[in-house]
This record gives sequence, structure tokens and C-alpha cells, in this order.
Amino acid sequence: MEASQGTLPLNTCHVQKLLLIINRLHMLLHSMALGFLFYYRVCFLFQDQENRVSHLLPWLLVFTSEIILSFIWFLGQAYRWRPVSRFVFPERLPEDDKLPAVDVFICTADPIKEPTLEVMNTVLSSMALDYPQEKIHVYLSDDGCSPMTLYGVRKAWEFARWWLPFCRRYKIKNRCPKAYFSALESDDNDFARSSFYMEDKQKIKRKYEAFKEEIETFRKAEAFSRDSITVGDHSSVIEVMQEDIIDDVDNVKMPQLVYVSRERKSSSPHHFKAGALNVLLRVSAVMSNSPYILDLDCDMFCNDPTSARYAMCFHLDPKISSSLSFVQFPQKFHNISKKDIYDSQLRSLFTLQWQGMDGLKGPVLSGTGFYMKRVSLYGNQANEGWTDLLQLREYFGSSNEFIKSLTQNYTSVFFPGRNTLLEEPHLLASCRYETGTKWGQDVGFLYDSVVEDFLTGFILHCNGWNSVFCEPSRPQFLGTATTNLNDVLIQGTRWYSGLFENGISKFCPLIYGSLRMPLLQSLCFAELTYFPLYCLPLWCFATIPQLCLQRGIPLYPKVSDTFFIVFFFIFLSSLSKHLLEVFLTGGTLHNWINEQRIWMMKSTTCDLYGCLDALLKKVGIRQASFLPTDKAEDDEQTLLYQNDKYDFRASNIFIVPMLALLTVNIFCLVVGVYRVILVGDWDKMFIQVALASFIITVNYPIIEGLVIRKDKGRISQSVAIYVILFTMIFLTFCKFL
Ligand SMILES: O=c1ccn([C@@H]2O[C@H](COP(=O)(O)OP(=O)(O)O[C@H]3O[C@H](CO)[C@@H](O)[C@H](O)[C@H]3O)[C@@H](O)[C@H]2O)c(=O)[nH]1
Ligand SMILES: [Mn+2]
Repeated sequence: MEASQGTLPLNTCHVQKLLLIINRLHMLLHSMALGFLFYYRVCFLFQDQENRVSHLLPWLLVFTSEIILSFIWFLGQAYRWRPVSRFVFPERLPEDDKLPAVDVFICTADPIKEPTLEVMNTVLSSMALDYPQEKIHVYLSDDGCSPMTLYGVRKAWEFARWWLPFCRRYKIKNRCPKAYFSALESDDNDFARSSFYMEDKQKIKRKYEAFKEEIETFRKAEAFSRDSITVGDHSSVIEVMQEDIIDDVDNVKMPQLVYVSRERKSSSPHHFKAGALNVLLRVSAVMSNSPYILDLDCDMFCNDPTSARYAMCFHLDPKISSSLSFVQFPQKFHNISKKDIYDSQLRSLFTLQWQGMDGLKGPVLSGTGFYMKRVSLYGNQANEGWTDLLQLREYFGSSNEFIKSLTQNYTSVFFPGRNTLLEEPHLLASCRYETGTKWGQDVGFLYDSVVEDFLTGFILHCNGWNSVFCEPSRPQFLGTATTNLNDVLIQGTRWYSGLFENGISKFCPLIYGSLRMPLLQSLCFAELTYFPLYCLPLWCFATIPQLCLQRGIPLYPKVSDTFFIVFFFIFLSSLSKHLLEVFLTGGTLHNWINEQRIWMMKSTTCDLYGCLDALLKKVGIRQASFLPTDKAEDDEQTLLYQNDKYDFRASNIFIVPMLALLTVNIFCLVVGVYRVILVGDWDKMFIQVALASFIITVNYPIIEGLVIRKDKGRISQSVAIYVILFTMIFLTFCKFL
């Protein structure tokens, strides 16, 4: 047994051969067709003078859009080059006493948008990981510095003393109490039929109800309102839950639980989540200093306790561990409906794209659900074995204790200790600590982007680190997805602004990346940063061909022209490839059409605003912002989403462009078809008629939301009337230009 343990691999990696062949074949055919398309467009520029002059502008606009679409398509092929899947064998891991320790970081910021009970469920589920108890240390960062959250942590700690032994004893699969006690989770463990188990379960359930009650009572007593939680300046608060508790039942040490709220001053930037994580990184260094870190958003509970062992199957694999920075699990969500009208699950990203990158140098860091090697966050210099104290202080700041923690045999002076001994952690959590140091630039999570996860992961890859994607069939983590149109689009705007800002910064993946990592890997990163550029071609395709249709200007080859086949092929090839990918990742026809629709909606709204926001930030007109998403359940909104009804009660900045574009398409189609019937040039205008019809068909739910639906989520009539009238006047005006 001993001998075989040494030789058997902890994980395996298989190339998905069939998919690889299909992908590459498709790339070949599709790029040939694009080649013909470009040939056709370029030829036009040398065509007869008369045609060229009168139609040059729309032709150039459409051609430019085609180039941008092809460019993004080309970048996206990097994901499809070498998709792999991995398997792990946790039973082959060394004995428990040889496993490395893990620090769990959980970030929360707002007790109203992120209900305390849910956050505590995440905390409890991570404390209950199936891993040696004394090797888990949970740190909760509270950017809201809310008494509610601190109270919640104390109560969660008390409840954990019952919850953890219960989970261990009965090998409970779902260790998030809320999910476990919800009817959804059935008892499928070995003890399901034993009366002891049922009795214990009832007892624990009562304890959980009491815990829930206490939090609710406190919340009411505090009379929370928006104003009372506006975070003002405050000093840091750090509280270690009573140390060294041996749990009453099984006589084992409980995992450590620490509450950290960093100091906040309006005069110094706090860098959102990245800032919070860096404080946790430092505070935990002088407390537990575990070699591995699990990072979780406050809503991402552990749905399966095995994730730590799964991750160690990679981190402890001698073949890959030396250059492995992190093991990323996919973000999955507990509140996804079957048709998922907003593509809230980000299907393509967390299945196909990350698998594709896994076959290169590893997936993008995705903010939550990853196990990271601590030293990889300390920058290249830390790993070069510096000894000069001055240099180290310039890098890591003034704390000697922290600098000592960089050496391998460091033992913390704070654990186990008293809260009064926490001077050093308070220093490390202060605003001034980072001034003049490399935190946020070369050390820790990086500050140059609101998508700190993307940037941090990208730079790690640039510095030679790799990552691994682990996607077991049972989701290891489950979060709360945004499931109403407004939140989806606001979140999208933030992401696209952050991504695009990387694309136009010195960290542009095509230049900075391609010099430091394999080309294909850098193309994947580039695809993400330039993805928001979809706004340009989609705005163009939703207006230019339609306006030209109205005036009888053909922009595409005639049906009888051989080049018609090229355009037709490209259209079919893109749609069918997307459909195939949806099917291969477990989706349905509905998912496919919904993804097409939400892609159009997002591209014409939040992609555009994201790009603008990034550009304005670049010239210094706007400041970075990070509004956390709402994780509190709203029954009305949830119901609409579950019934596949779009919730159009979104901000006007999103609704107006959608309505206007749809009006353009309907109006131009009607006028255009009328004109075509009169003139009889179907052959010339066919593609433009088909394009407008396609856009209208895909976006039918918007029409439904305007004229058919009577529920609360319909489009506001008063807004719609103005938009439609104004657009029609504009279009009539255009016609006579
Ligand atoms: O000033 C802040 C703002 C946010 N957060 C926390 O950051 C997490 C993510 O925020 P959320 O509102 O859920 O944003 P999402 O857009 O859903 O987050 C995704 O995108 C972020 C930016 O790329 C990543 O950091 C996240 O991990 C990833 O899940 C939450 O736990 C927040 O409490 C803070 O701690 N401090
Ligand atoms: Mn989130």
C-alpha cells in the first residue's frame, strides 16, 4: 500500500479528443469563409466609382464591424484549441497529519445586500470542510464594519460547536446548514434510517432555528436602515473567537474563526475587495500563516466538504506543484432556473472557456472558489530569497512580524493568544500600512482594476505561475447569481469596465501577455479584455443594414451571387457551433436562444457602458467603483425569473437603447419590405430583410414585455411611448436625408 501510494498519481488530465477535432475543423472552415468575406469586401472598394461613393460610409461601417467580430472570434478560438478534463484521487493523499493547513478568506461588505445569516452559512460551511480541523482557519473580512456581522460571527461560532461534530459524525454531504435543512437536500448518508441520526438532526435543527432567531432579533433591534450602515471612518476591529476550544463532543480542536474589519478613512483609497483580501493576507500571515488560501465570496457556501482534499490532489502533486499557483473551481449557483433567461450561470465561461484554458496554462482567477498557494501572492522577489531587511520593508511594509512570516519556519506568536495581544494585526489592517509599499502592485491582490481577480491571475500567469481547473460533478461551491435584468446589467457593466480597462492599460494581454506566456494563453486573456468591444459591431448591425434597407441601399451580395453562400455559411456556422457547445455542456435549445438574446442585450448596453466607463477612467474623468450585488432574495423578482419572464423594471439607461434598437428594426423592416414589394429587388435586399427579422424574432420577449404582459415586470408604457415616438421621428427624418 505504502509503495503504491508513492507511485499512483493524485490526478489525471485527459485531452477531450473528439471536441478538439470538431473545434479545429470548425476553425478551419469558418476562417476560410471569413477569408472569402474579406475578399468580397475589399473587392468592393475597387469597384465602379458610382456605387462606391454613394454607399461608402455604410459599407465601411459594416465592414469594420465584421472585422471586429472576426477579431473577437479569432481570440476566442484559443479556448477551443485544446480542451481538457481532469480527475482527482483524494484517497491517495497522504495521512491527515501530513496535509498542509488552509486559511479561508471570506469577504463581506454590506449587511443589507448580503444578509448576515447567509454570510454565516458560508462561514459555517467552510469551517465544516472535511479536513483536519486544526488545520483550518477562517477569516471573515467585513468592509461594512457592522455590529450585525460581528454579532453574527459570535453566534455562528457558538452554533459551530454543535454543527461541526454533527456533520463529522454523520458524514453530512452538505455542510451549509441552510441548504442542509432546506427540503431540497435529501438525506442520502449511511445513517439516514437510524433513529439516533433523526433525533440528533432534530436537536441540531432546533439549535439552528434558535441561531437564526437570535440574528433576526438583533437585526430588528439594530433597526437597520440604509443610513445606519453607511460606512464612515472607523478604526480596525479584529476579534478572534475564543481560542483553543476543544469541541465538547469529539474532543478535537475547532477551526479558528477570526473577524477582521480593516481601518477605513475617507482620505485613503480602500481598493474594494482586493484591499480587503490583502489585509486578510497580512493578518493571517502573523496568525496562522497557512501555506494555502481558500478565497470565498460571502454568498459562496461550500456545497461539498471535499474541496480542500481535491485541491490538494494538485497542490501536493510533485509533478506540477512547484509552478502551481491556484486550483480554481467553477462558480456555480443555487438559484439558477431551467431556462436561465439571463445566462446568470455564465455557462460558457465556467464550462467551456475555463476547460480550454486548463489545456493551456490554466484558467483565469475567478474571484471565489480557489485554493491558492500563499507565496505565489508575494511576488517574484519574495521567492528569490531576499535577506536585506530594508529591501523587504520597502516591499512588504514595516511589520517585522510579517516579514518574519515569510521565512519557512515561522511560528506565530498570536495563536493561541489573547485578543489584547493583537497590536501587530491592527497595524497590518491599518490604512497607512500600505503607503509606500508594493502592496497591490507587486504583492498580494492587485489594485489596478475593479476585476482584481482577472488582473491578479493574469499577472501570476505572466510571472510563470500556472493554474488548474477542477470541476467535479457535484458542485463544490454554490453562490447566489444575479437573476434580474437590472442587476445582471449593472454587474456586467462593472465587469466589462474592469476587463476593458485591462485591455487598454500597460497590461494589455496582447503585448504584455504575449511576451510573457504562450501565445494561445495570452489570446484567451485578450478575448476577455476585448469582449466588451462587441458593443460596436452589435450597435452597427442593429442599425446600419436596417437604415439602408429602408432606403434601398444593398450592403450584402445578392441571393444569386456566389458570395451569398459565404455570408449564409458564416451565419449558420456561428449559430450551429454555439448550439453544439450549449448541448455539449448540458444546455437546451432554450438556453441557446436565451444566450443569443442576452448577448444582444448585454452587448448593446453594458458592454457599451463598460467600455465608456473604462475610457473615462483612463482619462481621469471617472473613478473606480464597486457596488456589491444584491444577495437578498426578493420573492417577486425570483418568481419572474423562475417563470422565465424578463424583469424589465431596469434602469432607463438599459431599457431605452433596447427599445430604440428594436423600434429601428421593426420600423425599417416594415418600410423596407413595402419598398421591396414596390421595386421588386428581393434578390439584393434579402440579407438585410433576414437580419432585421432575425433580430426581431430573437428579441420577441421585449415586444411581449411591452404589449402583451400585464404583470409588474413589464416595460413601463410611459417611457416606451417617448422612446418609440422619438425613434420613429428620427427614422422618418433619416429617410428624407
Ligand atoms: O468593497 C468591497 C466590495 C465587495 N466586497 C466583496 O466582494 C465579493 C464579491 O462581490 P459581489 O457583489 O458578489 O460581486 P460579483 O460581481 O458577484 O463578484 C465577482 O466579480 C468580482 C470582481 O471581479 C470578484 O471579486 C468576485 O469574486 C466574483 O464573484 C463579495 O463577497 C463582497 O462582499 C468587499 O469585500 N469589499
Ligand atoms: Mn457575487
